[in-house]
Amino acid sequence: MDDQVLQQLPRIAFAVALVGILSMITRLCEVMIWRPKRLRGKLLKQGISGPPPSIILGNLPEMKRFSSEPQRGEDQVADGEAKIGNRDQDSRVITHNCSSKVYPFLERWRKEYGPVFMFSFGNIQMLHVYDLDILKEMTMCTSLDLGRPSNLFRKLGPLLGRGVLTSNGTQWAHQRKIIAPELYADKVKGMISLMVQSSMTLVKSWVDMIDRSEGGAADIKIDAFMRSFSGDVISRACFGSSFCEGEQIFVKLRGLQEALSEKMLGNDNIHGFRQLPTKSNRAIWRLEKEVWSLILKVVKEREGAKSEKDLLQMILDGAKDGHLSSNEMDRFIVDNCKNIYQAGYETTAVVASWTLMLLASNSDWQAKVREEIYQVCAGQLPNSATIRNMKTEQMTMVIHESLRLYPPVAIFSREAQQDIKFGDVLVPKGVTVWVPVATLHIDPDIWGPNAALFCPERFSNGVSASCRHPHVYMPFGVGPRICLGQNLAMAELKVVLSIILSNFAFSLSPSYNHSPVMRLVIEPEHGINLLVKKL
Ligand code: HEM
Repeated sequence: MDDQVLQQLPRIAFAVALVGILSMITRLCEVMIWRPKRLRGKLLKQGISGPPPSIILGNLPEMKRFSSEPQRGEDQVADGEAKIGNRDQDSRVITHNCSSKVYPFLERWRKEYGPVFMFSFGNIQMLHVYDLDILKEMTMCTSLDLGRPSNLFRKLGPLLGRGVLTSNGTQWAHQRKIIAPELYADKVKGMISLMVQSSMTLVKSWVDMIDRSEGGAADIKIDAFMRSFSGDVISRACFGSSFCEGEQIFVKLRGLQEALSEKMLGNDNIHGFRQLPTKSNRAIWRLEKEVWSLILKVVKEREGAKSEKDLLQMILDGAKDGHLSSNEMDRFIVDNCKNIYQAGYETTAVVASWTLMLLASNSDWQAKVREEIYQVCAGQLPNSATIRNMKTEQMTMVIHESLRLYPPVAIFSREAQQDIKFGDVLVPKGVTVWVPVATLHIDPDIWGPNAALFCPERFSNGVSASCRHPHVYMPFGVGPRICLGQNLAMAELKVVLSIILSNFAFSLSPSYNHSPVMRLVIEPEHGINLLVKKL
């Protein structure tokens, strides 16, 4: 190298660094300022308004402020409002309006800006849709141009990776094709006996607790039991192991769920914050690594054992068919296992808990469903035929009503992968659509004046006759991305509820404090305590 070039080196290095910094700043401006502004402009042109956002945080500060204001709970219900809840036998009013508690900001903005409005989740441009005609078109849309929001991966990557829940396009189609057949109704039929076994473990624990307690009734916090039940079913049915063997995976996934849900409205929504080595991010990365190793350990054990034709085997075979490198294969396996554990574990458990809370506070329905179980099961444990016979009966009506009042997945969300039109609204590519399912589920204009009451009889002629606009009832989602596990979940719920109801009578414990919260799914903040007696 001659002297002249050597002399120029610092200048060249400076120029390269400057170009690098400038392109980084340009990229940041594009992601955080210009793109959101362009998308807002396209929505504004159509007459869609919304709360004015700040440059970097969007509407996050207001969302956080509204969410931290005390919401009117059970103890704050005014006399004249008793009609919006059910009274339990102690005459406490349980208000079934979780949407105003978990997403108060959406309710406020809807009142101010109408059913279709925009807001900004950090730099993500959101479109809130509550117009029934637009919703009808949207629920019938089978186009893959309406995909899962890409920010789901950014927000929940450590929990879900790029599995079937978060991916889009051909990657998603490949994963769904592998998983779907293992969750079809005929496969679920073969899983009933192991659901019965898992339920009987729960019965034994409750009987022991009642025997140890005074007065023949035990005050039981039921949530962990419901999670053990659904975790056991998923582990055995899909992964060929038991809940005890997979327990560490569930514990760590729950830890990840809690840590990530705490960040939902925090500064981590600002582009790049999740990559910073803060204390909470480091804890999340540690948990993610631990889950990764634990799942690969289950996989290693499977490789040594004789091959079973279950969901895990399908995922392993699917990974081999995908022409992936060894590391990509591990990621495919881990991400999809995490998705199944997560999708099937928390949701079913929390629905079982809410349903028991509703039956505990409505003793007439508890008696009706128990009577039906006596008739259908005739003293035997449930099997696939008896579960099928409960298709349109009281049990199914109660589960539908529970899913209406407490849908675990409170928001139906999609991102426009291309510009896409519904009614008069053109949703520009990159905009995330939010449909507040929990709010639609208790709207009196849709369900009538008893919308916020527990009234399972509304489902006596099935979902399609339950209200004026049955397309808004979507506890399992709609369209091509509809829940793959709904047959499994419904069977699990019928089995565990049948077995509990035929062994125990229960009421709400005086210590129960009704407080639904959002931790990725709508959960009871303080758990659910029941007073349980043997029958
Ligand atoms: C009562 C329990 C359950 C509820 C309420 C529920 C609800 C949902 C919802 C709302 C979605 C999103 C649908 C959409 O965006 O349109 C979903 C997706 C999914 N669920 Fe469930 N789920 C439950 C149980 C299960 C179980 C037991 C499994 C399997 C083990 C499962 C597996 C899945 C999968 C794989 C997806 C992703 C489908 C896709 O993106 O293609 N779910 N579920």
